[in-house]
Amino acid sequence: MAGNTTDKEQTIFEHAGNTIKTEDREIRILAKYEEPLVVLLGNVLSDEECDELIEHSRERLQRSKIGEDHVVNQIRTSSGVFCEENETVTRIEKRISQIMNIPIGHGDGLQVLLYTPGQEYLPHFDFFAQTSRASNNNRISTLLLYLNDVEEGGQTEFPMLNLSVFPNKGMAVYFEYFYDNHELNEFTLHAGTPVIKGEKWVATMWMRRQAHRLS
Ligand SMILES: O=C(O)CCC(=O)C(=O)O
Ligand SMILES: [Fe+2]
Repeated sequence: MAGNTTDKEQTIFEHAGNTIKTEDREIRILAKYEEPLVVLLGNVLSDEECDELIEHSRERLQRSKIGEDHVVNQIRTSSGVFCEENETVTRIEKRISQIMNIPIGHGDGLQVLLYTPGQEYLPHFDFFAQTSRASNNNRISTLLLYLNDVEEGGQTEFPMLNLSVFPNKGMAVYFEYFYDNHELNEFTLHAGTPVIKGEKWVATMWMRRQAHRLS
């Protein structure tokens, strides 16, 4: 119940125990922050899947360099592309949908981001402000997948929770923000801190309250 801090709110993610058995892979639950729910997941992607997503996106990022994504963005200085469907992307999306417990048609699509040294994503929410049109079918949860090990820097930080997640190839962090108690949603404020050395590659899936695209 909103405002009552003794009752725990219902969550979207409802996996118990230490594993999630998806159709094609066993995901490990490594750590949990309970409210708001932030879950650290291991063995989400194989090394080959990470490499394939990077290669698939590297070419397309290069091609889009002079495109719209090149506009200067002060909140996010990394560059990003949405994955085009192929066998690997479809398989990964199916797994993600089972982890997030939401049909894949509610997703925005898998977005891959590349950060080079100095690039970062300043603190933000993944949900849209009530005043924006997009909030009519707002986002409710995020799965952030780490596609490589970063030499230095590039942690995902949740400043309101004093929590830092270090990128590890094949691991992911899940969080949700569909609580009646809006304060809990606001605790999901997060940032990608500047990469100091090496590249940082991530893939993000944001889920919406209602179906968003054909699946
Ligand atoms: O790169 C990160 O650690 C954060 C990415 C992020 O917040 C997002 O894609 O919404
Ligand atoms: Fe985010």
